[in-house]
Amino acid sequence: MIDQLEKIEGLQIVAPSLDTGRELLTEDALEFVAALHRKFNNRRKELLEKRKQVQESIDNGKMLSFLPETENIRNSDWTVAPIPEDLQDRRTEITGPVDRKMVINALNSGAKVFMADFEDANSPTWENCINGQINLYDANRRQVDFTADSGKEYKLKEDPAVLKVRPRGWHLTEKHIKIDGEEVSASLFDFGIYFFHNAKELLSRGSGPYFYLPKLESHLEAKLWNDVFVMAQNYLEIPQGSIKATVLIETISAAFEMEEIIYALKEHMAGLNAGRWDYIFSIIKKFKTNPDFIMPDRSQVTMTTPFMAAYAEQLVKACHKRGAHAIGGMSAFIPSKNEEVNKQAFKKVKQDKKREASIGYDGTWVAHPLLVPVAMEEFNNVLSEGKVNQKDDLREQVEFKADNLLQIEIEGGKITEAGFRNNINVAILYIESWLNGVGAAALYNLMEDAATAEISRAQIWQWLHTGGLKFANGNPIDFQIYEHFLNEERKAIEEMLGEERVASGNLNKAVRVFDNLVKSQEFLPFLTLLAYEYLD
Ligand SMILES: CC(=O)SCCNC(=O)CCNC(=O)[C@H](O)C(C)(C)COP(=O)(O)OP(=O)(O)OC[C@H]1O[C@@H](n2cnc3c(N)ncnc32)[C@H](O)[C@@H]1OP(=O)(O)O
Ligand SMILES: O=CC(=O)O
Ligand SMILES: [Mg+2]
Repeated sequence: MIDQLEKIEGLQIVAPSLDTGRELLTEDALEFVAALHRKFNNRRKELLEKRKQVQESIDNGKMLSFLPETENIRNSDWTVAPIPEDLQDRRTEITGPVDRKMVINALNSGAKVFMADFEDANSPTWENCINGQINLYDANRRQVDFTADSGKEYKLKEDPAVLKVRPRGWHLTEKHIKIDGEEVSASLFDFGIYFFHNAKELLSRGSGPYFYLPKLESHLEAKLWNDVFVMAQNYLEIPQGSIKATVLIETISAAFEMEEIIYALKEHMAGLNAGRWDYIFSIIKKFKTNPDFIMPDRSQVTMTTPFMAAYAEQLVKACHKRGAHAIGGMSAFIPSKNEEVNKQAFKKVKQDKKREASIGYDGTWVAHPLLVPVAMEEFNNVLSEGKVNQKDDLREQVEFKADNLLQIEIEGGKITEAGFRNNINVAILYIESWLNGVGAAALYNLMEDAATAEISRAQIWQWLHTGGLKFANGNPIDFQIYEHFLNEERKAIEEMLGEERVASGNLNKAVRVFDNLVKSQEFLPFLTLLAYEYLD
């Protein structure tokens, strides 16, 4: 196999091991990935450059707004292509990493859809990415099973959730595969391998190749995905429109282009999802030290704060106007063994799902199998007999208004020393976990992943680099206090992790990554880009 792979002109695999994944890294699959890369990688890089230009113009005082040049898209009549039967009812979707046991648990959870995640919930080690592909390949053929070290056996039940796959975002590369000397786009690699091996199989089973698209910043990036889909469907000679995608609206710039994004993908569009955590991160990242955009403690930014509520409402309107589904986001509260904490978590998730259902969402995300019935119940309550979504609710009462998205005011919002310390602690613990190959973690009774950790590190950067900010108790926020808290939190983390885990070295690396991120004069766009340099 290795000999064969080396025969593909221009393709080089620099993976730590090819023992796993050989069956998927076939010559024809890799040729497909190489073809995608050669056709689309330059455009991907140009669009990443364009992100930098948008950032520069915001830095120079230009405010985001709805685009004048695409007004006709917003003002004309059109709808998305028909959405397949198995994507009509999405009232509860579970998400999770592509780990084999979790894939089985998620598919068996009773949720309508499972989003298998190569992005926020995944640490992109070579093993995780390749084993993830194998797990999904097996899941689609109903041959995924697993025996835990404890002897517990896992098998797929009848009628599992419909599978959707979230490839990594446009900003990432897969460093283990080089094409013509360049690292392959991680999006094209994850998409390409999955699509190549599973599209026909899924169509033959009455389903299809379904995707979630993360971290888009503009409709031009959606157009790039659309062109990838067109080429991929031609390549496998399957009907155009077989692929269906749900786009995460999780950047502030994408919130100004929701209809344009739906339009760009309208032949392949299944809906939009309100990716709240990356969205908060994006607001901090885009407006940096602008005094009108300083956020208080992370715990005070909720879906009921006005700018988040406006984003959530406008998303439903954009979708329903165009016949697409609107899917709610992830509450970070997760079940706990502590009875009181557990009770509160269920209460919080219930409130969150009730609110989403009441503003017209067609379904939502949950982080854990035990939360499936909670979300299900709230959506069942708004879906009367025979109704599977709320797309007929056109949200006439909602207005698309830039000001509502941009007024980042939180009544009673405060930056506290506890919030500052918590951000340091959680971001370092998460990066340490990520470097250990675990991309989603339960920390202090909350789900943490790449998006939530980004908020923590971005807040520390914002609070330090704005200059002159004070804690609620009047103490100044500066680098001196940061160093002091960092030392204390590091000691607390060492105690929590124990000697053996600390000795493995990843805590040191995590602290280094975190410290570089928050001290860098320039705001580094993604923590995973820096941390990837330290990953195997
Ligand atoms: C911002 C965003 O992008 S949100 C989307 C991305 N993030 C995610 O998808 C996070 C999804 N959730 C998770 O990964 C997990 O729930 C965690 C890491 C937060 C907590 O996991 P754990 O600590 O294992 O939870 P817990 O011990 O309660 O798990 C109990 C059982 O449920 C399973 N489980 C928990 N969450 C999930 C899930 N999302 N999917 C499938 N199975 C799950 C566990 O594997 C375990 O199975 P077992 O009893 O067979 O061993
Ligand atoms: O991907 C989801 C998010 O909230 O970020
Ligand atoms: Mg996200």
